[in-house]
Amino acid sequence: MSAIELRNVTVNIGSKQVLRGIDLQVEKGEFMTFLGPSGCGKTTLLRTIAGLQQADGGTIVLSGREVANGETAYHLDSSKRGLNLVFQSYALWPHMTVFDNVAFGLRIRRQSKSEIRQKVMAALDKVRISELETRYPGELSGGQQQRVAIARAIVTEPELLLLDEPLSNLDARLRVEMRAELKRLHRELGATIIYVTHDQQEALTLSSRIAVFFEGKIVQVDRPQALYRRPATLRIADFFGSGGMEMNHVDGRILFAGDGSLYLSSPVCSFALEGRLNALPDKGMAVTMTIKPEHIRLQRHFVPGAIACEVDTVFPAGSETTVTVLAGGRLLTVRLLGDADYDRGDTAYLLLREEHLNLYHGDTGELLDGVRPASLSVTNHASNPISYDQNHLLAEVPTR
Ligand SMILES: Nc1ncnc2c1ncn2[C@@H]1O[C@H](COP(=O)(O)OP(=O)(O)OP(=O)(O)O)[C@@H](O)[C@H]1O
Repeated sequence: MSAIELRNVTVNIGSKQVLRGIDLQVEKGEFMTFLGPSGCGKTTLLRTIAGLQQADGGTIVLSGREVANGETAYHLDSSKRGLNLVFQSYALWPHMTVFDNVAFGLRIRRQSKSEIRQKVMAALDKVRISELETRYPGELSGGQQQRVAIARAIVTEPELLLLDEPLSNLDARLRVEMRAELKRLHRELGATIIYVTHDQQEALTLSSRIAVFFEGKIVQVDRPQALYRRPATLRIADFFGSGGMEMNHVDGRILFAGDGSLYLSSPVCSFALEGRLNALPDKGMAVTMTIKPEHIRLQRHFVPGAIACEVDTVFPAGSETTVTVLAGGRLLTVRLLGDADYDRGDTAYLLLREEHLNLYHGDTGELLDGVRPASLSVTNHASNPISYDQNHLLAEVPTR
């Protein structure tokens, strides 16, 4: 039985349809992250699962029990759904101590004093702040307040924990520290967690699966590694980017030789493809090739398969260096580990890691799943960009 089953869930706020037919299944014990740009509906979906927002259409089933049905206007009260929510703002009671904040949910359930004490201290221990039990929220740092909010959510041992951007008010160092804590907590609790964020890095680090949202719809659900490697559309690829860095795009064409083999030709390079296309291009199908900055190697010396380029700008950042280069008239971004000894105007050579190259349909932006670069024996246009001419591309396709 799944922890959550959402079927065609829609939500309208005012005259706007904020969620437009959400289908999603979350298994027990998963760490599922809702990821997407601001305003795409992540928080609204979280609130709808929690029962703080009514679904206008579709059904929500939690652990086999229907809790909302838009068609019959059924809506089970939030307090009866067996879940807890942690908000971005923590929402601690300022006049209560840490102990009392965490104990609140247990007192409502009328548990005995000794049982409450034992459970609260266990929860504070799990988030590693048991020494702060007598303090008031105003006497705590942001990170400590965050831990209290989480302790309060886990103390009643809910099957489902909903976390809405819980780390967004913390500074960069604390965020990274808390990520590790959340990962540990998830392992220890075994609860199902739904986590809302617009931070790609956070989503990749924490999740067992990620649901990507755009404009009230889920556009891809996948494991972090699969999402990072093979985004389903160019738009998702761009959204994921690469730690705030631009994704490299190169426009090109897929060419079809008489014997059925396919070739990609672009201003930067050309190479053979393996696999099949649903419809074979006659003159040449427009495609966009993407490769992340960390999947390009840069070196001083030519080796077969390398693409000549000219160094444009070097951005040293201590542990890594970003270099932009011009290849075939296109500006590409390369990320190198450590420091790098390049200067503007230097000639250098690029090696593309072919397993990280993705091809997207030029018009629809959809991933061309059926074709991959064959072993990348690159024809180097960049060393002589003038030789690249769409009209002559077909002549370049080898004949057998
Ligand atoms: N109470 C409200 N009144 C009017 N519009 C609302 C309300 N709540 C949400 N919306 C609209 O619904 C859409 C989705 O909002 P939601 O908060 O779910 O997005 P989000 O993806 O969580 O964004 P963020 O990352 O900025 O929190 C937005 O366009 C927002 O303006």
